[in-house]
Amino acid sequence: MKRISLTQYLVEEQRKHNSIPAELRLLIEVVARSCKTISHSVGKGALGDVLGALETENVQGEVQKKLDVISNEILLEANEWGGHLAAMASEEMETIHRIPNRYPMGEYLLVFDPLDGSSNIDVNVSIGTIFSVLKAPEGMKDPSEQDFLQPGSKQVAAGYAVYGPQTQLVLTTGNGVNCFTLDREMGSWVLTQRGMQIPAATKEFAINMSNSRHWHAPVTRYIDELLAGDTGPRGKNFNMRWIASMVADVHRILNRGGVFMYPADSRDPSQPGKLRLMYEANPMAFIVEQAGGAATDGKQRILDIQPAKLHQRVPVFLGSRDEVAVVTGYHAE
Ligand SMILES: O=P(O)(O)OC[C@H]1O[C@](O)(COP(=O)(O)O)[C@@H](O)[C@@H]1O
Ligand SMILES: [Mg+2]
Ligand SMILES: [Mg+2]
Repeated sequence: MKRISLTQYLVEEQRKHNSIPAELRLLIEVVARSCKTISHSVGKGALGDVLGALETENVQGEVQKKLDVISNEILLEANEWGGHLAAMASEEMETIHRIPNRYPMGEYLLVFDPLDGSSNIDVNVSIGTIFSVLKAPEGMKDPSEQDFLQPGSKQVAAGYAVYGPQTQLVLTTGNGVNCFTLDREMGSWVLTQRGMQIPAATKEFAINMSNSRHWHAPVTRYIDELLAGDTGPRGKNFNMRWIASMVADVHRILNRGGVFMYPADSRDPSQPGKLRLMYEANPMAFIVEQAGGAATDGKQRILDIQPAKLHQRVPVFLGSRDEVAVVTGYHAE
């Protein structure tokens, strides 16, 4: 197999489609380099003193793990110096982080969930980093939160790294989805899957079943029908997986299909679901659609949602097209 590195791939894409300006290519490379650094920290575990929780809470009221903070710092530091950025926003920071002393100002905005799947850090289960790149609005002077509030359809790139048995980077710039595997000896990202495609049909679903008593009627109906298997209205048996790291669940779905759900429920009406629109739902929806899948909030396409605030949460149904259509259809009835 001819080895194609991430840099070679991006240069090739830039030539072919003219869709990746040099500045965006460099920005993606800096993010990829940060993910490599995070992967080293994750890999050290207890030996690197990176496990466990801190005393602090993030803006979402969640207790921060050491690795949440370390990963956030790695991304901030690398991108302050490396990328063509105007500002960054992170799940772990209350407000945006402007790039200091940059003239002329960078033309992109970077959004990330530095460490996804925090509850799995200490048990050596796959975790990841999710990122999304937006263009800074035309004529922007001093970046503000408002500048980030663009629908997901405006993303110019999105990706995630999964820190599992292998470290992989999955990337889209709007021309399909490709996967790069980190060659740990060489320290480089090597293209290992081109044009990832999610099959339209599936027999596998992912949801946290322990929340079932709080679900709304359309979700209860949908899951009951899947559980009824070949004796129920769906006429086939479904299998279930729940890793509790969105990155790892989505990665499985990109590789073999499936439907992933984190619905809103009746617990706290002020919080529609757990996952965040800007840091998790939008980048994953972009990737999933680019791989031929679908992503909705139960009612509309996630990428069409106009964000109202930076840390907005959103219900998520994504993956194999046919199943996303069924569960979305139940919400409309
Ligand atoms: O513990 P639960 O309720 O099953 O939630 C798991 C979900 O929460 C998340 O861990 C939230 O992301 P963070 O770890 O970045 O907060 C997702 O990765 C995952 O899908
Ligand atoms: Mg997350
Ligand atoms: Mg996180």
